[in-house]
Amino acid sequence: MDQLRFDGRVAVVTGAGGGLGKAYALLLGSRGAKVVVNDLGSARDGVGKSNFADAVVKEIKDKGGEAVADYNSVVEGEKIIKTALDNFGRVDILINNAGILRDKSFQKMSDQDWDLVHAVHLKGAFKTTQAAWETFKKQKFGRVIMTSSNAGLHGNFGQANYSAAKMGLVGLASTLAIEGAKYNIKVNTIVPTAASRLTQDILPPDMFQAMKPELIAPVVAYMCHESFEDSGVIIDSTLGFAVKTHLVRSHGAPLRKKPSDAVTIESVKEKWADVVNMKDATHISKIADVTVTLVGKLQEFEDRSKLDKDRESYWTTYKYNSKDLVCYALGVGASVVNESDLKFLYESHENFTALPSFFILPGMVMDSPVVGQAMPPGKYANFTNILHGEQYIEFVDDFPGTEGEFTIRNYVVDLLDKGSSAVAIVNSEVFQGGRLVLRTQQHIFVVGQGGFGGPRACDRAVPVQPAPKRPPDALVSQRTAEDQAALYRLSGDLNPLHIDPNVATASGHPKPILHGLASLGFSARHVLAKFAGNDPANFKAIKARFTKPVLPGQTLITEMWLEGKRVYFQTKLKETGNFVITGAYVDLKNVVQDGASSPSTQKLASPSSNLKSDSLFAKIEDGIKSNPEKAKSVGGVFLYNITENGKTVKQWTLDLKSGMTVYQGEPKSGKADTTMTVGDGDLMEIAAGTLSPQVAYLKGKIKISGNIMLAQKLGPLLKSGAKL
Ligand SMILES: CCCCCCC[C@@H](O)CC(=O)SCCNC(=O)CCNC(=O)[C@H](O)C(C)(C)COP(=O)(O)OP(=O)(O)OC[C@H]1O[C@@H](n2cnc3c(N)ncnc32)[C@H](O)[C@@H]1OP(=O)(O)O
Repeated sequence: MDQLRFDGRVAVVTGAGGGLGKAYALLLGSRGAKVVVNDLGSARDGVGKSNFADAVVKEIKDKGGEAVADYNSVVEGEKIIKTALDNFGRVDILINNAGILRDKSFQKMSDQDWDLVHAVHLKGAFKTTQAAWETFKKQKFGRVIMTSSNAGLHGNFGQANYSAAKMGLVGLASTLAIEGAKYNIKVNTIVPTAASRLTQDILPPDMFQAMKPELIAPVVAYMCHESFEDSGVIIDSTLGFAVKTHLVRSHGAPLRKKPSDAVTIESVKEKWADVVNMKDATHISKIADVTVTLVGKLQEFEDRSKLDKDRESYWTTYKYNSKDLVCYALGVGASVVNESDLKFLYESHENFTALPSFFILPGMVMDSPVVGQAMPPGKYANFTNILHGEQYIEFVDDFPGTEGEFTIRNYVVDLLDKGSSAVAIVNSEVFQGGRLVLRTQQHIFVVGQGGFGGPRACDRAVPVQPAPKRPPDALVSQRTAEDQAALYRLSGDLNPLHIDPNVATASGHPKPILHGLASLGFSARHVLAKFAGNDPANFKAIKARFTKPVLPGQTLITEMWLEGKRVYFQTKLKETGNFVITGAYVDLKNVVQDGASSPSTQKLASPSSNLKSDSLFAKIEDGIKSNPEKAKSVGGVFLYNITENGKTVKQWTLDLKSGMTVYQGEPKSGKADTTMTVGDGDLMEIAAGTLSPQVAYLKGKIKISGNIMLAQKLGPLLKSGAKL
């Protein structure tokens, strides 16, 4: 294996004047790290001063390394980190190793014994780590080691102060592992047992000799290396061994038979053997698992029909990755035709990110029983009678990353009686690593299920906000694709209303309708482009009401008004003039206008927008020229007929081997391997990838004669070669 090196890294080791700290400093220094050797120089009870650190620095330098001594107390950790920044300009690794002992049996332990030990171990690690944290976050790299002890994990006579502080460090590491996760800051705990100033004359002499710090230093150094992936783990090491320790939980036991039963002291005693039975114990690696398993336990014996409908929660998890983001972006009309959309479509783009409205999805728990269960006797809700009425999302934490996992609590806030119909208001609280990151609220319109005598309004419903009564400040118009709903379904909403003509007809629609969230996704993108500098992190909240259904293929016109940091918007259909989204707004953290004069009309690229044949030809030609190898591998001569209103108006022939356009212009006859006849708009759709040539062919939109395989290869060629 190649030697693991630390070149270019700066490591701070506290308590590095001797023992373990010294071994860490020497090893890291010998592998290329620049080391800050911190040591107060006191004896193990924290008293006295000496210059051990200078000696360690000299040893590192004598071996050709770089190091500097630091004599600050860890309680003033910012000074130690300053030493690193002043001398080496950065800090990458922090080993919180400094420690003292003030052993006393518990009864004799003074406040000072307690406070001093806590100050050095726990507060020292807090101060020093916090001082380095901002740098770690900015550079998206940090390796932190906390030093715990078996006395902390298991207790040890005479060490109440020390073991409490040492277990505190485990908790500190667990939380920092969560907070540091998205910045590549790994925080781990070492539980070393070694010969050191702390253990001298405590361990038997033979054992003291054998427990060399040098046997543990490589373990810690590996945990500080950039290739080290774990975070939040506890590693116990001594005598050339390393073992992982973690907390486990028993399977546990219910203490009552059903929710209406009381828990009594006697029922606890009766179940105690099951409570402490560790046979099926499991490791809980994150706090979200604690909540989920607890709720799961609760649901095991819930008598669901008797639950208070207002408070019943349904817990789920939602995992997503870059593929989900790209699929969603395509579903809401992002297109490679717009250069500014590329960062939502290409996972290797340097600014790859999610569209803000994507994060509505974790709260859209399609199989959630909460709405169905909230219905009063004799009323029902299922896919045949629900419509998405309103939607709200609020970002309460940093904008989430491009992959992750959420734990979600869904519950019905209220069930409104609107006369003939009912409206269920469903809240979702979305947690990541135990932190609340998002809140969403949906209004589910349950057609024909009102009249049960419920309330008409609810003050916990996020209200819609009417648009200002003046001409809009900006407009964006974009046509949805015929396949928009089919594409949007891939993001998880498989409601047949959006794909099955029979279900649509049964629900009173002429054909399958577009998902409300797909239309909202279009309009939210328009606001993003116009007023948020295309930066999703600028979004704070979105609210919208769906007032009329949209049919795939219709054109959405988003009208926008900027007032302060709020963008009011409403969306209408070009074809009918009907408003489909009203009372909507986006609250922004920062307003970034696109500089267009007001009011402005921008036509975002639409897969189905009018065919701009000439410019498209030029782009395809460029693409083929810049990608000759690809073109050669496709090979052949390609003839395209462009047909408008049933008449061939242009013809284009390419020799894919040479990359040359053989002919482009007025129609004329010519023998080619393939002839594709496309309708108005379809070529753009194929180019944008929203309509595959195969589907277009099956739908009769493309007539192909000749080499069909060759025609099918055109799609990828356009996308890879042409800078569309
Ligand atoms: C847990 C499972 C989660 C599943 C989530 C959803 C899954 C998805 O697949 C579903 C979808 O995406 S469906 C597609 C998107 N939605 C739509 O197309 C609905 C469009 N809206 C409409 O058709 C009408 O507004 C309509 C029909 C909704 C209402 O029209 P009318 O009946 O004419 O109502 P109206 O007379 O105007 O008003 C009556 C009272 O209802 C309130 N209201 C109106 N529209 C509302 C809406 N969209 N949302 C919430 N409340 C609404 C009115 O304010 C009025 O109440 P009040 O008299 O108290 O003011």
